[in-house]
Amino acid sequence: MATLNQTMKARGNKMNISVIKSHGSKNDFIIIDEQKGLIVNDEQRAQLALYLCDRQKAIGADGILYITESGSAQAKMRVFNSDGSEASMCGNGLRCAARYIAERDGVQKFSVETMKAVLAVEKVESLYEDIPTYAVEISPILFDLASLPLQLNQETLFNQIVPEWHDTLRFSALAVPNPHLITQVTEKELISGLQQELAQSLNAPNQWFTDGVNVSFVVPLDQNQIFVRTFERGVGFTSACGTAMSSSSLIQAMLTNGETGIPIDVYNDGGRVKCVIHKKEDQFHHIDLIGNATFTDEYTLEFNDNELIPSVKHVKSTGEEIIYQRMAEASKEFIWGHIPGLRK
Ligand SMILES: N[C@@H](CCC[C@H](N)C(=O)O)C(=O)O
Repeated sequence: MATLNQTMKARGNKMNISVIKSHGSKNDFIIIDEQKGLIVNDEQRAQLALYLCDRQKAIGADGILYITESGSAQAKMRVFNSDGSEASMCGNGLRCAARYIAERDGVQKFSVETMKAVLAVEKVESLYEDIPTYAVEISPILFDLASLPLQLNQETLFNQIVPEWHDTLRFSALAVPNPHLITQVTEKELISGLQQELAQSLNAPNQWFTDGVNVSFVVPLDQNQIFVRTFERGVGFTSACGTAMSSSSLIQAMLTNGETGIPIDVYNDGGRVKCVIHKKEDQFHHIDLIGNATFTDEYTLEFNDNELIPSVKHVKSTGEEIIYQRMAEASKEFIWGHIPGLRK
């Protein structure tokens, strides 16, 4: 397969690629459609993520979604975090990729190939006013600790104190299939520095998580309503993490013996989504993650003279953010009514 250099030579050393800046619950991503002629290898994908996600130097984002051809689905989505690491899945990103593919190919209900699963996606009724809204499948759901991986002398971890991590918090771990560690906290614990301290230690070299982990603090709000804040592997704190919100809604349902098949409102620092847990033959099978897929800006990447790092030109803002902000403000007011300590 040709690499960037070979492609550049073929195009006389200049190549412009248009890209979209998008977000799901303000978890923001740059969408790069490789089928527009950008041919890069994995090292170059990681380098581009490091550069283009830098909020000081370039566009700025939590990650890049690379859209490529698929032999088993409408298209394939690969997600690279802002630190250049590749993740197996990205829930908020899959909604943005789904919208991009839907509008590119004129489809509304289809599947997208990801690193470890082909997942169903669908354009659905808007969550608020006419915000573009998509439902995406989050699966597989894996509780065996080897799937994360997490080294503990036990098969699974559910609602359990691990003294080496904290003396009172109870933790649950699962992979969907990226790794998540979830604990229910009080408002006081949420606004303390505890989450950053724990998440940074578990994403530095340690004896438990050899490939890092996304760490979520959950505050129950009401029946079928939770607030989730996540420190993401490979990124840090984000406004929201789709796979984390999905995983947290599942753990909350398990803790409360909640019924499956009904929407759970998951609030976050960037707004809100809905999660619906599905069982099959009495086993947790998948979670539907339903939320916005907002496109905020268009950019052009101008590659010159075989250089990997492009110059970046802002083409236009789409104007969609104004509507999303109305939903985000309404969500904030609701959250502050339950967790006043979050009101800045
Ligand atoms: N924010 C994404 C998750 C992106 C990958 C994650 N940081 C990881 O490394 O597992 C989401 O919405 O799920």
